[in-house]
Amino acid sequence: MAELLTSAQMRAAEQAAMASGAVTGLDLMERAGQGVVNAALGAWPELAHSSYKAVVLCGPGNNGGDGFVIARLLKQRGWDVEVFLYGTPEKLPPDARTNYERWQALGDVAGFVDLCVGQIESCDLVIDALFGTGLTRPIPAVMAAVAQGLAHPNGAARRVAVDLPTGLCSDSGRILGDDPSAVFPSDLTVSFHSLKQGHVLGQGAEICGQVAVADIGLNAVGETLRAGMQDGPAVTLYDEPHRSALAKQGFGHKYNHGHALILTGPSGKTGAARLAARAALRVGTGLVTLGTPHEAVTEVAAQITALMLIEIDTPDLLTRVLSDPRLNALCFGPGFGVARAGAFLPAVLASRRATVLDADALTALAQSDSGFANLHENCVLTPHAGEFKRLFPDLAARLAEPPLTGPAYSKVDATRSAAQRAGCTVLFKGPDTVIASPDGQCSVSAAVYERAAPWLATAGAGDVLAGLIAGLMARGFPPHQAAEIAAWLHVEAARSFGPGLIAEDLPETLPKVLRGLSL
Ligand SMILES: NC(=O)C1=CN([C@@H]2O[C@H](COP(=O)(O)OP(=O)(O)OC[C@H]3O[C@@H](n4cnc5c(N)ncnc54)[C@H](OP(=O)(O)O)[C@@H]3O)[C@@H](O)[C@H]2O)[C@@H](O)CC1
Ligand SMILES: [K+]
Repeated sequence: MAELLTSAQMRAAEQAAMASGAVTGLDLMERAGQGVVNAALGAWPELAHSSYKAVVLCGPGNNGGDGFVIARLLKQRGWDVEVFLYGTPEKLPPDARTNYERWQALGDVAGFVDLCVGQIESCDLVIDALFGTGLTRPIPAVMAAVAQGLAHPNGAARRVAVDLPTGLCSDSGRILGDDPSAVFPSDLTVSFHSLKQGHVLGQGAEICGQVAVADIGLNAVGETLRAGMQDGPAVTLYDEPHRSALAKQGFGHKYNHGHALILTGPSGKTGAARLAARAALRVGTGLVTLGTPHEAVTEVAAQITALMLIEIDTPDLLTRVLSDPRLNALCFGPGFGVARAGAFLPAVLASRRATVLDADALTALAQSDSGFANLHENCVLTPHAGEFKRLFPDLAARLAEPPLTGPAYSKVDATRSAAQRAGCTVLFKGPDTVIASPDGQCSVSAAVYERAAPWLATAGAGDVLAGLIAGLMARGFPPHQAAEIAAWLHVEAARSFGPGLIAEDLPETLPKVLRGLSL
């Protein structure tokens, strides 16, 4: 699983690598520049066959230093290269200054104020080496004007961002300041060593275009990255579940694979829970039972076959049903009704079962006086942005404030705080789903770049996700892992089905996704 770094973690890793004596800052900068050139020629192979024209925009820090390396390497390939510097050469940090001087032997450096957008549009490649992980505040107005010109270029210029598109915060994927156009949109963003959080969170994917990661040799320096983790373990970018985790053994009873109880709403509202139940069954839970109020039994019975049904009209009845320890996971909330959910919440939490709280259960939790105190480590909360705001209004407000300084408050920060406060796993939905647990584990399940799943934004998809998590917990997965695997399968099913997807298709596509894992 890949790690998503913060700017502080990346800086610490680089510092540790340099302090070990294994590598110098100049070595890293040279590899970074070379990595960008290689990635650009890889993305547009036609650029490798002749010499073209590039404009390189350099900033006042080491990101600008990378830009001078890139300018030199392209010039050595015979390219026509124009370089613009924002800032003064005397103030460049030492390695950037050295590369500025090396470039000077090959060509001129113009001031950023002398740049006009037309110059950029007439070139083949424009390199944004203005700011990277060191961005601390909104970009200056003179840069924002150029960024706006580049947002919809008239020419054929391919836009490449060095490390990060200038204006985008490395930790949060948010544009610093209150002007949404104050960022350099790119077609290709080349990160170093590892992706940063900002490449997948927030607006990162929208602004970065495609991403590539250039190896600058930090892995070879052993423990340097670990040394960079001074502000907690790195966030992981969840890729795919291990086959051995999801496979079933060739023998075993259905009770070996758990028994999930999915609570339904009243008649006319049972579809959400039925979707969740079907997902739980498809993900391999041994038995799945729908707990249904008396008046909705006929409706539910008419629509299920492999699923089982039990009448549960009151919280007391639920408590009695849960006296059977074989019922080892609960899904509570989809289509349940907020007032009913409030009435059932104490019994659900008192059962101490592995429980997914979704939809109406989250709204009821937000309205309850004692609900938070009774949450336990086997709960998973699955809020979308609106539900997150109801549950954690202060964290949501902080996330909604325009970020004026960098690194800015991120969805990772908010979800981590929410998990600490709730004392359980929180899965904060979105194309950049963040999953955090009180023990510090945190992962991002990103449906962006090659994993984009736009058809997943459809009614009932969230119910399916809740059912997948409950089913996996019934199978014995701990809450954090169940949430990670469920989020991954959910996106894979949507991608596998493709256009025309509706929520019913998700459970039915799971067998294909599971076969793809060679189970
Ligand atoms: N370290 C290494 O060994 C390696 C680093 N590498 C590269 O270095 C990059 C990080 O370099 P960096 O730390 O120098 O930060 P960078 O993004 O260039 O900007 C800092 C400068 O910008 C300024 N500034 C910030 N915001 C501003 C604003 N809105 N408006 C105006 N000014 C603003 C800020 O000023 P200050 O905030 O101090 O006033 C400071 O002067 C990284 O992304 C990667 O590309 C690679 O070569 C691999 C090896
Ligand atoms: K940049």
